[in-house]
Amino acid sequence: MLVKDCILSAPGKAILHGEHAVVHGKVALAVSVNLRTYLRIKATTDGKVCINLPNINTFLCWDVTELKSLVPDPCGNKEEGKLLNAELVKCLREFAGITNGNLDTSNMATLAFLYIYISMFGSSELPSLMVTVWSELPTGAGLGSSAAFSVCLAAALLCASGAISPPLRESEHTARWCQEDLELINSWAFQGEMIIHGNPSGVDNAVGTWGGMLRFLSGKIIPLSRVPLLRILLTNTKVPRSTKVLVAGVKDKINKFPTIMTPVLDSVDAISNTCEKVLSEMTHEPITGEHYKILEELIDINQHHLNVMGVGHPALDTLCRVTLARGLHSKLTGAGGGGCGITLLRPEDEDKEMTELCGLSGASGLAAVKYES
Ligand SMILES: Nc1ncnc2c1ncn2[C@@H]1O[C@H](COP(=O)(O)OP(=O)(O)OP(=O)(O)O)[C@@H](O)[C@H]1O
Ligand SMILES: C[C@@](O)(CCO)CC(=O)[O-]
Ligand SMILES: [Mg+2]
Repeated sequence: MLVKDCILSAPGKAILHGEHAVVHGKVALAVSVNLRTYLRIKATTDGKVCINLPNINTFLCWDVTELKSLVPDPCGNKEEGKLLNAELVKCLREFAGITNGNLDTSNMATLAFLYIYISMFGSSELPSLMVTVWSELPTGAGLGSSAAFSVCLAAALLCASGAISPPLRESEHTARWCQEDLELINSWAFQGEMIIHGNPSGVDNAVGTWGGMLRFLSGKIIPLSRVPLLRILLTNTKVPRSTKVLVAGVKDKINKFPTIMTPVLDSVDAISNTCEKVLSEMTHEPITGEHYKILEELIDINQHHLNVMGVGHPALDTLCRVTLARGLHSKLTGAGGGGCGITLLRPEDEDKEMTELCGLSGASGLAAVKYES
């Protein structure tokens, strides 16, 4: 079986409000950012499956025949109601020598690739191929690098398997898939996220798949097409952390203090809903300082809630303090525990001011981003 060569890309995301709470059935508002992950898939004839992941210093090859022995028995497939085939995950862990608590960057990415590749091609012939993934996104910093990776893998392997067609026509430089194909890509990407995250809500892969700004609630995705242009500064604290560990920590806290944590999650839900309402008002009436004031207060309240959930970090506190000293409001974005923060800029904030802030807060090359639609 010879797969078709293709190159594709998916964006990262920033969560405005609702991270963590969204895992527990609350609303999240998220938006794609103009930093992307790219994937190239190439058919090969050497009977090997290779992955080249330069961002995480991973280059691995397996013989197709070796991988064939891992294909699960179709009769003993997924347990009822479970999205992942636990037997296949266990088998792949053993094959790759990855123990259960191991969160190594390379291992997680390899496991996600092998899981999707074998699940997708297992019932037919395993193709010989080379997959290269590279990204503009910082890995493990709250901007959805795992989701962009999973979305690219899902789309490329679905294309290679013939389940969906590459959407490009002769004259086009770029193109998107139809809604039905996007839903299929999203569902496979969610499986990749399950391997990497453990218990993802699905918001990150939804943004990686559809882009733009969306409201996400318990798997329901509502694109928000009418939103004002907001300028948001992204700051990478460069403190490493793992989404899987942070999500598990919040779950433990909720289990330990249900009556204390439930109101916090409800409050985050109300913050997302209020933010959505204000954003909608900003598209219908003249934008005033009062709109910005509410958005800023919501950011402050949510950041406090995220600290209560235990996903803050001193470097994020520094970001909030440094920006507040200049009248700007910040919160963490994504899983927290380090990683990136977002700062809402007002239209009158000069670019000069932003440059100064980047220096002060130790930001990486990431700059203010616009909504990407
Ligand atoms: N460019 C990449 N190449 C290969 N694997 C990647 C790449 N980017 C991310 N990954 C995989 O995703 C993992 C990081 O995912 P994690 O969910 O912890 O962070 P994130 O997605 O950047 O942040 P968040 O989930 O908070 O948005 C890495 O350990 C790696 O397995
Ligand atoms: C922390 C979290 O809410 C967002 C990570 O970007 C996890 C998830 O929704 O899967
Ligand atoms: Mg992630």
